[in-house]
Amino acid sequence: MAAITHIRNFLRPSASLPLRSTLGGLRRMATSTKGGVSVEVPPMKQNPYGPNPADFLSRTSNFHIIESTLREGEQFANAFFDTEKKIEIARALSDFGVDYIELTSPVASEQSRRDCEAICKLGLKSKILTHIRCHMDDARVAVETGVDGVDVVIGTSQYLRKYSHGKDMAYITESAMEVIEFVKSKGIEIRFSSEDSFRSDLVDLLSIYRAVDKIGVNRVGIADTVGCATPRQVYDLVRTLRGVVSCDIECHFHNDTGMAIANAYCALEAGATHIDTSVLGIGERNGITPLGALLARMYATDRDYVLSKYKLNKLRDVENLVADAVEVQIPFNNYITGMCAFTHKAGIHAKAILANPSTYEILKPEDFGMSRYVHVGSRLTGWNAIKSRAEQLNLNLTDAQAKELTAVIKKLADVRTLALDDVDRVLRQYHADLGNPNIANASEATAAAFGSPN
Ligand SMILES: CC(=O)SCCNC(=O)CCNC(=O)[C@H](O)C(C)(C)COP(=O)(O)OP(=O)(O)OC[C@H]1O[C@@H](n2cnc3c(N)ncnc32)[C@H](O)[C@@H]1OP(=O)(O)O
Ligand SMILES: O=C(O)CCC(=O)C(=O)O
Ligand SMILES: [Zn+2]
Repeated sequence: MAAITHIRNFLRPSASLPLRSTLGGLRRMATSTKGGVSVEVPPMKQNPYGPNPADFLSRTSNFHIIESTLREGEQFANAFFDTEKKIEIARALSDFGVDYIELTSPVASEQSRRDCEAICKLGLKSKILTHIRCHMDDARVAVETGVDGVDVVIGTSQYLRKYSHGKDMAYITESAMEVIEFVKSKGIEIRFSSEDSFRSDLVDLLSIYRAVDKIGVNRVGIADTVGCATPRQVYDLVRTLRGVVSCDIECHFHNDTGMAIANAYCALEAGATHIDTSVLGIGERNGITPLGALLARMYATDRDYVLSKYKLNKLRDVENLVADAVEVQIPFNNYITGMCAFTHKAGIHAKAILANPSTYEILKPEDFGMSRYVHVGSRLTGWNAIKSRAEQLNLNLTDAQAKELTAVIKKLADVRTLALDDVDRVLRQYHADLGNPNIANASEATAAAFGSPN
């Protein structure tokens, strides 16, 4: 990982090279050379990974985010948010543009209830929800906090019916009806969710969803509480449910088996309307669908929709805020904001990226307030990247000279990866050696000056 520490110093082609815009590059008829003959390359079909127009139930271009950092995220092992921090996070999320902010149950503790009330009073753009058990005692407290809606949940799988609350489906249905009617009578939103939906009996699930839909719940929720579901199972369940209820459908995916993002996407394709996220994916165990990851995926599908709703250039600030609060580092390979998310290293990649960023980027870094980097100091660096860096330094090299210099850099980088400053010194030295009448072989002289092994 030593090389990683140098990445921030690497070349930024976007800073001074006239790079073609991503979409512009896609649309233009390009010319490429094949065996010395110039050939026309037809423009690519626009956004082949976008929504399928034939899929009329899909909500990939019209979805809502229920941001649960202040509920599910508080269940992350390292999380402790005091009132001030909760307010700061809630403001940041609302400013970012999330549709809903879900808060911990007000019955969890006295301070949780007071914090819930305080956040409700902020007058944020996002709607505020709190999350409770399917029980009148919890519901009575929740409706007094000033929330815009209540998310009710109860386990429906055999495991949770037996070992968590011990209630059968008849009892669950009856208490759900009571809680829903009560919350509705207060004029606020109500969602009913089955915990551990994917290990629940399908007939049980559809029966209870149909019953709560009939009495006018705003949303039903499907929860992959243990992270066992696969995208196909998600698609099938959501699509089936879409045919059974007329209300909105919310989905919540844990990431134990790495499926949380793909499952969220499949749920939207199948007609789900709301997805639960948390910043950096924090939650119970290894958490749920990360906010940034969901947005990366949805941006690739419908950039205009995502740009119209969310302030993507604030994502990094929101993530830093939460990372600091829970004392974790942003992972190096984090979606969008990870330190390598827009770094291109191998020569083949660097050449193409410099010609047109769409070749190896599906996300435009500038849409997220991020910068692109091209790594030029490794044994994998190619001459095109070196020539481009020389141009940035106003050093004129012929192609042959750039290739010769690249060989020197590769030799040096076989010993250790070079920082950008090192590469620049080598470039300048080589350029000076080329112009020195006393030096017969510039590449040998440069290599020697930098102690390169023969
Ligand atoms: C999958 C999820 O993430 S769901 C959300 C999880 N969130 C939380 O747990 C919020 C924080 N929790 C808490 O502060 C506490 O657990 C409380 C205040 C909710 C309850 O605390 P306690 O009364 O001490 O009970 P405890 O936590 O030991 O057990 C949970 C109780 O809720 C009951 N229960 C569990 N789930 C549900 C449900 N969905 N609906 C109704 N009752 C439920 C259990 O049967 C158990 O009841 P018991 O007191 O008869 O044993
Ligand atoms: O309320 C829900 O839908 C989800 C609850 C939860 O966190 C879970 O089941 O993992
Ligand atoms: Zn959860």
